[in-house]
Amino acid sequence: MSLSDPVLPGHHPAPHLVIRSQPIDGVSAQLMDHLPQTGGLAWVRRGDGHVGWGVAARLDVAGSNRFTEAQVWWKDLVGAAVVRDEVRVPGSGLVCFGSFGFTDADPSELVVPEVIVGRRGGTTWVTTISPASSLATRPDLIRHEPAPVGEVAFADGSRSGAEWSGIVADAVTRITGGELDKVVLARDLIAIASQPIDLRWPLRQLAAAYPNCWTFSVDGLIGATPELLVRREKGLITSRVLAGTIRRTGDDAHDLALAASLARSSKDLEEHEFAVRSVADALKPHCKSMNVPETPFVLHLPNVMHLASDVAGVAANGASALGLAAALHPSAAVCGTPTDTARDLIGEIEGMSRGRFSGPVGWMDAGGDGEWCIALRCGQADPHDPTRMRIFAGAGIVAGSDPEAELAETNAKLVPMRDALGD
Ligand SMILES: C=C(O[C@@H]1C=C(C(=O)O)C=C[C@H]1O)C(=O)O
Repeated sequence: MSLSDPVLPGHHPAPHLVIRSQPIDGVSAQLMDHLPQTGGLAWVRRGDGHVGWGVAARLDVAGSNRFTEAQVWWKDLVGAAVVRDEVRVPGSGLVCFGSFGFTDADPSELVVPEVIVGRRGGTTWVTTISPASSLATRPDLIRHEPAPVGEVAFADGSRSGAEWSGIVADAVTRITGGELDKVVLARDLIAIASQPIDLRWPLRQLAAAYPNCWTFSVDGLIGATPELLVRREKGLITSRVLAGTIRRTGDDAHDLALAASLARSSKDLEEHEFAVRSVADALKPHCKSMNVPETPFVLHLPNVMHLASDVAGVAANGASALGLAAALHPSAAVCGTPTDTARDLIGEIEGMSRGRFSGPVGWMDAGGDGEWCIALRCGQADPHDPTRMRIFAGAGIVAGSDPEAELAETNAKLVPMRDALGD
């Protein structure tokens, strides 16, 4: 775009950037240990992934066109960028981190950091990103030690537990009345710390305790999610669908029996089927061939077990990872069935704004590959009060749901963030 080009409404001009990725040796620290105290971005699973800091470019969007506007901005930015990638693995070269609001009204953003440190399969690298006018030098990697959170108290968020159970009971009535099949309802708690929360502390705890989840940090939203909305990597599209949950007890033999009962529970299998269908239907137009498992497996996490299905397909067109995430969001795992009715019911009875909780969170590269998870098991730092954080959890409600059991399920899903904050 030249200076004389008109800027269209909803069109966000992208800067000209120079990007360089180089392998580095002798770095043994965990990726997260390199994050500075504020402004850190992270995407880590089993020690691999990438972390970043600084802002080379940033897009803030909201509204029903937010995914399209984000894709156009990214395409412009990629088109104007000069990339020298000496590493050439997923995550090296030009990448951005992103997080999208659950509803059109919630804020969404993409961030291209100034520095990225990445690791994949034993290769560690550094990427520097700078405006074309000022070339970056490779930064020294410092190992930081985050401060423990200290004393934390948890207070009711938008609704008390009892009020929320009442909302679930209303939803069950609406479902049995035939209005819809499934709705996912969420609640929040407020964590109040005795001192400002160093987000690197809970992030480090989450990555250590939930290595099979994706631990993320994007602009004050941090968490460790088990649910992969979509990954696109070299023409292969994958999604991990979760729905149907049971709490773990800590007693392995008992948990195995619970896992078996979860795998046979008609209520949970029904809830799961809605979620798998919504993902398979949304991916179908973009896949040449697809594998949709007929029966789910049980995913064991330290706090809960989920019915899980890995859906896979071969890309049939150039739809980017973000384009696919846009087609999938909101899936029945976080919204319900039918989607529009469930979304309206959430707006009507849930009684809170979700913000970026349960929206897509992840990263993408210049070629359109990337990973977008669903922002679950997470918390949003209060931008006005660094001692506070809102933490979230939701549960899928179907005709057979018991409000007290659903409340207990949300409590189990709040455990990762509560523990990470030192509860
Ligand atoms: C909404 C959440 O989780 C979703 C709902 C699930 C369920 O109802 O069984 C399971 C996994 C997620 O898709 C959450 O963790 O907050």
